[in-house]
Amino acid sequence: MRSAQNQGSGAIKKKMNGYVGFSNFPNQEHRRSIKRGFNFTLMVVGESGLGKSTLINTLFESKVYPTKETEVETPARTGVEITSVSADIQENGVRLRLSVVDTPGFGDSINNDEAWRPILENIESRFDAYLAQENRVNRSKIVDNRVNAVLYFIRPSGHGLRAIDIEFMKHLHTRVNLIPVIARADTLAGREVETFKARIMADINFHGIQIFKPVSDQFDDPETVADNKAIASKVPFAVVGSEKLVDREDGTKVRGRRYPWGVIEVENEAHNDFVSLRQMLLRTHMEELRDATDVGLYEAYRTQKLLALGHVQDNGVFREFNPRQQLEEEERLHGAKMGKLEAEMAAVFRQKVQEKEGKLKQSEEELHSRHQQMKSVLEKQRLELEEKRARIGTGMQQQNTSIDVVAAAHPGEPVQRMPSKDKKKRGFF
Ligand SMILES: Nc1nc2c(ncn2[C@@H]2O[C@H](COP(=O)(O)OP(=O)(O)OP(=O)(O)O)[C@@H](O)[C@H]2O)c(=O)[nH]1
Repeated sequence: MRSAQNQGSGAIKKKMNGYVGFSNFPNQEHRRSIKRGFNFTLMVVGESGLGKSTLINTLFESKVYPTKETEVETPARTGVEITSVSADIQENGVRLRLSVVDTPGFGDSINNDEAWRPILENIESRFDAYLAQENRVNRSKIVDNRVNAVLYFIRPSGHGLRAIDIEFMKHLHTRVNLIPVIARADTLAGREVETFKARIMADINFHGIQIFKPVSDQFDDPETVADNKAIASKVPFAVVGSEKLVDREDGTKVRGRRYPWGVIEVENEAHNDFVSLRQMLLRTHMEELRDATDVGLYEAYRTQKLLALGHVQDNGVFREFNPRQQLEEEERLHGAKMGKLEAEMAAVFRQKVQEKEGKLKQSEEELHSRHQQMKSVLEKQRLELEEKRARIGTGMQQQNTSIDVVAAAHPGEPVQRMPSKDKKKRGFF
């Protein structure tokens, strides 16, 4: 059998001889996801009265958001609020925890220059909350409130994007999946819609704004590729929303809006792009939107944030692993370590020798000075003794002279001389 090394460094493609079972993984994953349910957070941004609540309720076929039955004049506001509603929706046993984030007040002020800012801050604060949870010791219960998509409602003016639209998209496109929609598209004539779409796309491209569009890859079958292409061609989606059922001419009821000249059907692709939007958002690309939020947008934000906090990426972890290089590197490091140790030991040895030499020199000097002291003491004693001996010598001469004088005075009597040991006792020497 040829070894893996012999066949190059890449993964080896092997054909299985029988059924092993891991091809069932997508089904396992599918069951696990169904059991857990899905989270999806959708933000809606646009001026008041553009039909945001109506579209959300139409999309999810439930009263997620309260809507106004009749159009009312909205008073000018002073700022943007961020509100959120959540709903648990079930379809064929699949549970979707949907959160809709509304931004009332956007574009409703007299000065809308900074209208995008509170929305950007809200989106980033959700990233921050997720990042904080990721850094916790226990990460088993992470709550994901990151915004997966923004439906941006463009007023059906027919003239292209306004400054407020461009500013919003420019500031938000790197933080969220932007899905532009032309609101209340039934108020524009068919041909007007196409020109308006072209103008909007020209503005978007001109300002380098990234918007979310379905893209195909090598794993997609031809049918999916064609579907993705068809959906992408509809962007920005010209949508009509309605929560009411209206009668068609043939007597059947459909969701739509009634006009004196006829009915605009919400789910009729010839009338508007609601079906394509729903297809992309809920049926084919929901997981892609969640993925793009996590892998693309959040990762980029996280990297920026951590770098700003002073964290440094160790790119060494991405280097391809080469065992020989690794061994050489380890040997080099070990050699350097040993060299350093040897140098340290030699320095310690030198220091110890110097200390010892210093001590020896000091004790030699002490001995020398003691010797000198003793020498001078002994010399002193010697001199004293010499002096004493000289004195004694003089004393004895005087004594002999006096004996001779006594003998001369008493001739014939023996002169008593003291024995030499008695002389010692009496201290003559
Ligand atoms: N012609 C037309 N009217 C619509 C459409 N969608 C909603 N409307 C109407 O527009 C009005 C406002 O709709 P909402 O859904 O409350 O609008 P909104 O954007 O949520 O408004 P705020 O809650 O004030 O932000 C209602 O009277 C809706 O019936 C649409 O597609 N076409």
